[in-house]
Parts: sequence; structure tokens; C-alpha cells
Amino acid sequence: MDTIALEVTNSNQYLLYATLFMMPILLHAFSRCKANNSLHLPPGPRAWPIIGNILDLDGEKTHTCLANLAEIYGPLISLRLGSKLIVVASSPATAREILKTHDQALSGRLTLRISNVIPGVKSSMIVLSAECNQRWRFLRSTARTELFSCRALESHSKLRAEKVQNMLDFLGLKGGVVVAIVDVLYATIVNILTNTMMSKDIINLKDNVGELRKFSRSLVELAVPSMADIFPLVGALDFQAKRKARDYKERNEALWADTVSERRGKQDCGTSGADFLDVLIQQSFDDFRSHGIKSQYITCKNAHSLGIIHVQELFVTSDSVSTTLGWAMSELTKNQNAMLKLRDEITNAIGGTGLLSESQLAKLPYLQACIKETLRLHPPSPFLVPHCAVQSCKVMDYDIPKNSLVVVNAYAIGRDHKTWEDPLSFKPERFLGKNLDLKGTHYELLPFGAGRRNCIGYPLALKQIQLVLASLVHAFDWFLPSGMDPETLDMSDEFRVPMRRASPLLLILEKRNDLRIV
Ligand code: HEM
Repeated sequence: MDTIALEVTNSNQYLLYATLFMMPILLHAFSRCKANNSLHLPPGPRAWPIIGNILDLDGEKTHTCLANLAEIYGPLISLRLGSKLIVVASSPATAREILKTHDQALSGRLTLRISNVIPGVKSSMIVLSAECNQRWRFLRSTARTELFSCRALESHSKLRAEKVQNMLDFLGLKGGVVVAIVDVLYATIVNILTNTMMSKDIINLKDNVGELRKFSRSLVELAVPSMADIFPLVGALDFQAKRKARDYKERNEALWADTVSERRGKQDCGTSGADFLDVLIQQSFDDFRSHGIKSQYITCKNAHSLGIIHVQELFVTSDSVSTTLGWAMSELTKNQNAMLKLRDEITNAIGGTGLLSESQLAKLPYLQACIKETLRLHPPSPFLVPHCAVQSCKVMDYDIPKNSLVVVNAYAIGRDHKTWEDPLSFKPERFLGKNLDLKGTHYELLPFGAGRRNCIGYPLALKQIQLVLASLVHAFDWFLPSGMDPETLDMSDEFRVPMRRASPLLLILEKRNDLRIV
């Protein structure tokens, strides 16, 4: 009897504690619900209390789930996860409203838990900057001037040629064996970027790239909004994420700290060169001093943390470039007619010289069309990078309250049958003779985003993709292992950033031509 009484008392106590614990969350959710009831929100599936629409989304296939919901509710929908309102645009017209008409109001980023674990990350990463503030402008303009302006791209063209030549020489020795081609592409793109930024290779083409890529992906995992960012309770209990963030921070410093301190030393003796890292260190130090944020800087254990975080932010993008190249090679292998047509175009441009230069490539329409078609079907960031409403606004007569998370589903837009004929087929011809570019002025094709938060690395990414793809297609014949029929190549994707093949692309090559990149 006593035991039963005790159990009842205990369970009542638990209930009381649980209710007290949940009360603020329930009240918060209730007050949000009431406030939102008076708003004219975009349509969407009915949300459950507390969990919202979590059951409408399949984590593994969120991109296709949202495309299906757009078919039912229209091109602008709203969903709720916890107390967060999420607005999703899935047509060129709604994307234009978000990225152009309301560009300023919707230009924020969600403040993520990563900012609490890694000090300084918010103020030193362009992509995570919660607002388009002075610091964000400074970082963007430094990177643009030093890395992505026409002058900067031109001054690094020899370096890109050298790295692509190294790749061709390396692959030339691999005739007849099975190659995990995306790994070789990843190492090549990483070395192009680290040479551009800090004049050094950080990986050998022979090395296993798995660890480096895993580490780089761990930053992306921490930097994309997750359930823990949206449900504060999940975030508070997510000890694994906290450990991951700390591991990441330590490994990040270990990767770049020596390079940065060595460079600081050289700068102090006046013997350094003038690459991006030099400029970044110099300008960052001046900038931190002039903005009086030195104290925050010093609280980072490693004196060079902020510079390192910024370097790392740009470095992780190599994954998107090599993944895009992997998709292009998959599509061309599967669609042999396109492969042959592209090869003919490149061969005609080169003539009998055996020399290939970047300047020849921008003028090749079929090459440009193959790249656009690859990015239409396989945008590495299927939802761009989610935006956040820094102020309330109205989109197509619907209310978008301040702090809503705003997502443009570039994946769904690229595959929409209302915009594209036969949308799931790889047909580069659809772009020939059309004035459709990738700069973010055509809202049916948005792999690099648009507006003030668009991708700053776009000009470099495009140059790398053009040069590497043209070289691979011209220099080698490509086959699937075990005599597999190319048409049967599985093109399933995995919903991750970057959105990648579900199974690795394994190819066998045979050398066709000696090619020199100049
Ligand atoms: C195929 C390659 C790439 C793709 C598809 C891509 C795509 C994107 C997208 C979709 C965004 C977000 C746009 C938005 O929020 O509306 C973005 C942002 C960004 N990208 Fe890229 N990117 C690529 C390569 C690069 C490269 C090579 C760099 C630099 C080395 C780079 C640096 C950045 C930065 C710093 C941002 C943040 C911009 C901001 O928040 O203001 N990206 N990129």
C-alpha cells in the first residue's frame, strides 16, 4: 500500500516538474500561435501543436517532400517547426519576390548554435553573418577584391592551369584502373583554392581525401540550420553536437594555425608575399583594432582564430565544386551523345595544337550548356543557404513575420515541369541560343542564389568547372567498370550539402590525347 502511495506521489511529482518545465515552452508556442492566427500566412499543411509539421518532412528526402507540398499548396508555402515559421518558395516568381523585391528584408541568416560553441564564428564568416552589416561587407569585399574580381582571377590563371595539368598527369598513369574520380577532383579543387589563398598545396593527389573532406563537411553540418537550432530544448540536450563543434574547432586550428602564425611571423619581419592570407591577416588586424573588437578577438584561445575561420569558410566550398564536376561526369557518361558533342566542340577549339587555355572555354556554347544543365538538375545547395527575415514584409500578399526562416527550393525550381520541358532529362541543348545565365538574374536557374547574399565565389567556381571538365572530356575516354551499360548508371542523390550522388562515381579511363593546359 505504502509502495503504491509512494509511486503515485512520485508520478505526481514528475508530472508537476514536467508541467513546470514545459510551461514556458507551451506558453511561448501558444502566444506565437495566437499572434500568427491574425496574420495572412502562405498556405501549407496543418501543423501539430509543439512539433508543427515535422511529420510532413522526411529528413532524407526533404527536398522532394517540399517539392511535393508545393504541388499541393502552391509555390509559396508555410510550415511550422516548433515555434519557427518556415516559408518555402518553389517557383521562379516567388524566388524573385524573395531574392529581389524583398532582398533587404529577407537578407538575414538564422543565428545558429555553432555561434555559442565557436567564439567569433558569426563575425568572421560571411555566410553565417546574421545581418548584412559593416563587418559582412568588409569580409565580402576583401574576398571579392583579392580572389574573385577579374583582375584577381586573371592573376591566378597560371596557377589553375598548373594544378589541372598535375591532375591530368596523375590520371594519365591510371589507364585501365577503376578511379574514384570525385576524390581526385576534390584534391585538385582544394589545391587550386589553397594555392590561390595561401600559395600552398594542402593535399597530395595520391592521398586519401576522406578525412579532409569529412572534416570540411563537419563545418557544413554545424552551419546549416538543424532541429537543434529550431527546437531550443533539443539544442540544449544535444551534447553530441557540442562535442562535434569543439572537435571541429580544435581540428580547424590545427589545420591552419601553423600556416597563419608562420605568415604573421614573416609579416612582422617584412618578408611575406602578397597573397590573400597576407591581405586577410593584415586587414583583419587593422579592422579589429579600428572597430574596437580586439577584446573579443583575444578571447579566442588561438590568437589567429578569426583569420582561420574565414579561410576555412572559403575552403569548404571546394566540396561543392568537385561535387558539381562529379555530377557533370555522371550525366555525360550516361548521355554519350552529349559527351561526344562536347568533345567535338573542344577539339575544334583546340585545333591541332594540343594546348587548352581558360580563355578559349568561356566562348564554347555547348560546354556552358552542359554546366548549366548539370547545375539545374543537381544544385549542390538545393535550398541555397536559408535566409531569415530581418523585418516583416508581405510577399505576394502573404505576411512574412520577422525572424521567419525563408527557403528558396532551387532543386524544385530546376525540375519544375511548368518551367522546363521534360525536366528530368539531361538536355544541354535547351540552353543553346537562350540568354539564360547563372548570375542570379534568371530566377528559373539559381544554383548560386541571387541578390545581396548570392555566392561570391561564383566566378572562380565557374572557371574551375569549365577548365577541369573540358580537360577530362578531351584528354580521356571514360567507361563504367565491369562493362556496365552507361544508360543504367544510377543517378540517385542524397539530401545533404552539397547534394551528392547516393553511390560514389567509379570510372575507368583511357588516354586519348596529350593535352597541355596553358
Ligand atoms: C559549384 C560551386 C558553388 C555553388 C553551387 C555555390 C552556391 C552558393 C549558394 C547557393 C549560396 C547562398 C546564396 C543565398 O543565400 O542566396 C552561396 C553563398 C556563398 N558562397 Fe558559394 N557556391 C559555390 C562555390 C563557392 C566558392 C568556390 C566560394 C569561395 C571560394 C563560395 C563562397 C560563398 C560564400 C562566402 C557565400 C556566402 C555569401 C553570403 O552569405 O553573403 N562559393 N554559394
